[in-house]
Amino acid sequence: MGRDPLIGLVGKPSSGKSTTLNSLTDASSKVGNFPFTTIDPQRAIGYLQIPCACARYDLSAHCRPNYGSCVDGRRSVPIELLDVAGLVPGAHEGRGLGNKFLDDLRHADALIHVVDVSGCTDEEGKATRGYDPSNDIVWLRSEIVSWVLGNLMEKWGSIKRRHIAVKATAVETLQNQFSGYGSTSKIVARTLDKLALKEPLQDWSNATVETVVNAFIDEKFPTVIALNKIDHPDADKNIAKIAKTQPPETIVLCSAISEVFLRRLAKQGFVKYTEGSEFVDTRDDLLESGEDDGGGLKEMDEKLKQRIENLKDMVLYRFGSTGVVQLLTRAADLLGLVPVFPVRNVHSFGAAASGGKEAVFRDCVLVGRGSTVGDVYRKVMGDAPMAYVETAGGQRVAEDDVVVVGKNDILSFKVGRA
Ligand SMILES: Nc1nc2c(ncn2[C@@H]2O[C@H](COP(=O)(O)OP(=O)(O)OP(=O)(O)O)[C@@H](O)[C@H]2O)c(=O)[nH]1
Repeated sequence: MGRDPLIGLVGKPSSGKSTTLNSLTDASSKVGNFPFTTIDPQRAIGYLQIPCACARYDLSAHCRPNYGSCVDGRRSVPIELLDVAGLVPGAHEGRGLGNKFLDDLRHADALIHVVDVSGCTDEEGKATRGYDPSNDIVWLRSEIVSWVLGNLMEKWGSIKRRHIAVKATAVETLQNQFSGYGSTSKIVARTLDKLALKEPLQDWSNATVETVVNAFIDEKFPTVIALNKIDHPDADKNIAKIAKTQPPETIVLCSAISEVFLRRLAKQGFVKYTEGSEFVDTRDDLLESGEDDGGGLKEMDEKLKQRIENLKDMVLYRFGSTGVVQLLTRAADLLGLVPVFPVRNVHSFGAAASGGKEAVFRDCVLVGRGSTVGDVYRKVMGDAPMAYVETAGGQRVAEDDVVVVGKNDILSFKVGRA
């Protein structure tokens, strides 16, 4: 993943995709700065919350990100989101926005599948009651499988013949076929390593090809399942059912509408709300805890007070938060994203080469799992020749050293001849 990571939001109509996107992007307390220049209408900027390197060195008071923000060592790093609209069953046969949906999908590195867990919308998004939302997880997956498998099987005979004729490796032959889905040789290699198949590609049965396609989709489109509308009374039984069939690390419970509501009230001056947290303070709360002016918050009418109380009971106290901030955290975990902090000076961590108490850790880039120092260098410095790279404290690191959180993740790049 040489370029910046891109998270795609998918979901059937009325599952709450737009609300989720709004809740992730309408960041009131965030600095609006982000590094991406070409924003098309389908793209939006969310903020991934990570522990910032400044906290390790007790430098939070001096942390001044160029992009996003950092509050007490919790850094919000801008990350691009893609609205992949038009998903309905039969998309791979061109239903709904079918082909466009699939075409957009290939740009995404990970997906957030927004599922209406209240069961109040059927598979096409029409209002109903008692629909089983676990179906949506099954058919979304099968749409993607049918799309990739269909394209592959159509040409399988000639793919095999070419494979033998040019004496290609399985990775080369599959990458040729999968590059159109935004794949890389690394992704294909990981897929095949995990499967550890014994037979050569030309002897694969149809069932083996299908296994390969499924494993490829797991690698190419790691998916967070956003069980949205947890505030709805019918949600509980559906959550319990889905939790039995899906790996726990892929599930996030959320109420996008609650997050949108809280952020709006915070902007209007009715509440103090730390985005993504369980903490909401009203004027009355603050008066009670001894703040004379109620934190400068506005008085709410009874109806609004009641809504806040309900939201606390139904969502915040039961689930710990509205869940939306965790959606991005979980997607970043599935991708194994590592935040790396390029600095000029590996002792002061400032942007300037001189020491002193200037602003620290101005930059942060997100790189994929297994990225090396050299990968990060090329991402940040482009083609400029590398002299050497240092990490925190001044030790040199090798170009092929891997970057991980806490190790080789603060880097200073020196351009020129070694
Ligand atoms: N109860 C509840 N309702 C929600 C939540 N999120 C969204 N909704 C409601 O669900 C309906 C659909 O939400 P949208 O965000 O427009 O859904 P969408 O998936 O973008 O729909 P399309 O634009 O048709 O694709 C709206 O009435 C929202 O208010 C939630 O967390 N809880």
